[in-house]
Amino acid sequence: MGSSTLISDTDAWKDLKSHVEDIKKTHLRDLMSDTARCQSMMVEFDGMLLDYSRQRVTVNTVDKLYKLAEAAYLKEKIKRMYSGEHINSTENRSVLHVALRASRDEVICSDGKNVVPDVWNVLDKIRDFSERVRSGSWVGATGKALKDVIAIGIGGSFLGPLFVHTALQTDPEAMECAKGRQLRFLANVDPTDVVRSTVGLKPETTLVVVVSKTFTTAESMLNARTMREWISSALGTSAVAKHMVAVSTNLLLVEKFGIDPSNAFAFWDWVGGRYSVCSAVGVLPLSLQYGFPVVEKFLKGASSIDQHFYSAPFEKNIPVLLGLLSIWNVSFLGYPARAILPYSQALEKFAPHIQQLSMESNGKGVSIDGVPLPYEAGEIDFGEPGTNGQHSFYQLIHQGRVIPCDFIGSAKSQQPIHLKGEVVSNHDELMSNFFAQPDALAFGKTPEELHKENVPQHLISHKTFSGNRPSLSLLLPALNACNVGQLLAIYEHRIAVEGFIWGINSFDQWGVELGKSLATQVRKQLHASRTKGEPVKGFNFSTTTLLTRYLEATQDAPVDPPVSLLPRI
Ligand SMILES: O=P(O)(O)OC[C@H]1O[C@H](O)[C@H](O)[C@@H](O)[C@@H]1O
Repeated sequence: MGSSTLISDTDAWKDLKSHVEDIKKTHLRDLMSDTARCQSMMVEFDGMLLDYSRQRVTVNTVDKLYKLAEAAYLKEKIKRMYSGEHINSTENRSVLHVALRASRDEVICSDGKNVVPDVWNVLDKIRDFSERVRSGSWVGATGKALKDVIAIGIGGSFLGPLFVHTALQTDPEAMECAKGRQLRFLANVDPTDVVRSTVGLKPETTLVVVVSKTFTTAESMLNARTMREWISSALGTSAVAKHMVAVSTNLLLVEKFGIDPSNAFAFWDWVGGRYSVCSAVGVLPLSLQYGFPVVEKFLKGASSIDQHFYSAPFEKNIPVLLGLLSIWNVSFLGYPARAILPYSQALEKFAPHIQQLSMESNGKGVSIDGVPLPYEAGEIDFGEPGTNGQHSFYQLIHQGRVIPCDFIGSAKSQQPIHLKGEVVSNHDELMSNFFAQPDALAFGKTPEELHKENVPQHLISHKTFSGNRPSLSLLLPALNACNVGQLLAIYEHRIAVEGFIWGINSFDQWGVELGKSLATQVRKQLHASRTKGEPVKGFNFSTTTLLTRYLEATQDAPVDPPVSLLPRI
């Protein structure tokens, strides 16, 4: 495909467009009765099973999707990513998060340099530092061990680590390693988040990790200054060296902030923020909480998917298949959303992480060459753990709008419970829903079936389920650190596949800039109005009215307080 050719101009895309009419004539009830078709839609890797037979596709559709992948040069684009080409062209950067979990002997180059030794230098430094903190050989300013960690960061410097932390929290091995320790996250610049993350903790036993790729993000920097104040007001300014460390690509700004450069953990511009959980961004806080050996298992899990994604043929390649099916649902069937429904409370924070990963990566309006897209790219992602979601928004999914669903389950529970006298174990109860919901969506319930059940006539239409609602099921063997790493990498690569097919740059995020620069103007205005009484000016009528009301309502707020005001907790 020439550099400015859009995928929608290719024959493969047009062929799929006309194929939609064939699929509209089918119902999943019928598609599901074709066992050979269903059999061909089961894919296994390392004990996990992907079943995409409940997608609105025939074997023919899938073949056409492979042709689309060819027309988009998918294989070549994957290779270009792994070989360190600057595929993030608007920022002139490589995209090498796969190098973050490569084994020591692998060679992955960016700009002609093997980056794997640099990755392992940082990992070794994290292993050493986290062991010293965990064993109590690194102590705080008063000589006490640091048993609690607050990780400051937002967006990619927060959501991935939070997802993995939540997933490991109830894993027996990780839980054992975390005994007596706490890991909390401070993301929002809302001062109430400071209270939430510090309540019950003491500065003398707390280590603060400031995580920011750029070290300029306004929210994280104010939170970092706030936590520096929290520590120094309790323990003196010299305590900062013992109680604050940083993760960043901008080590100069880390030093300027007052953090000892030897306590800074680097990563590199070839790691996108939302793809950074396997760098020190995630590995440092998680190693402090669970110990490096547990986190290493997570990295190995992610790495196993990196190899699978790179080398498995498309018919057996889980991230490729998932990406192609997403394209089919969004661009051809016209379903813009995706529900992420893990039947596991440990995966509670998976959907919020995927929201950033997917929507910041693929929510683009122009091609990688800057050409406006004649089709919509990106997916609207949301989700909650099942069964909680079933008692919340599933009504809409069953009888309202069509939303393709990802059902994610684990064969083994992290924490099995089986009560004497109960028909099934608690995990079997949970998983009964995991198996039932996809069928309810696909098959639905017909008026005829309802008549047979003697449902009164006036309720027939209310109780009818149209069915034909697509979903896919991913059954993991268990949910340990390795499986969590695998799940993360599957979605990272799936999202890249979607971006490669849509022909966009999934690795930049210019759309977040405008709001930030407007906030700078507002910040200046608030300061000028509060300190010099300047009237609100230079904004539109609506913003002027809102700002004026805000200033009036907070007239009693102290201006430039003589000492820092911190919440009393
Ligand atoms: O890690 P930082 O440089 O502090 O950036 C934190 C986040 O803020 C930015 O606005 C981007 O939208 C995110 O992609 C990024 O992860």
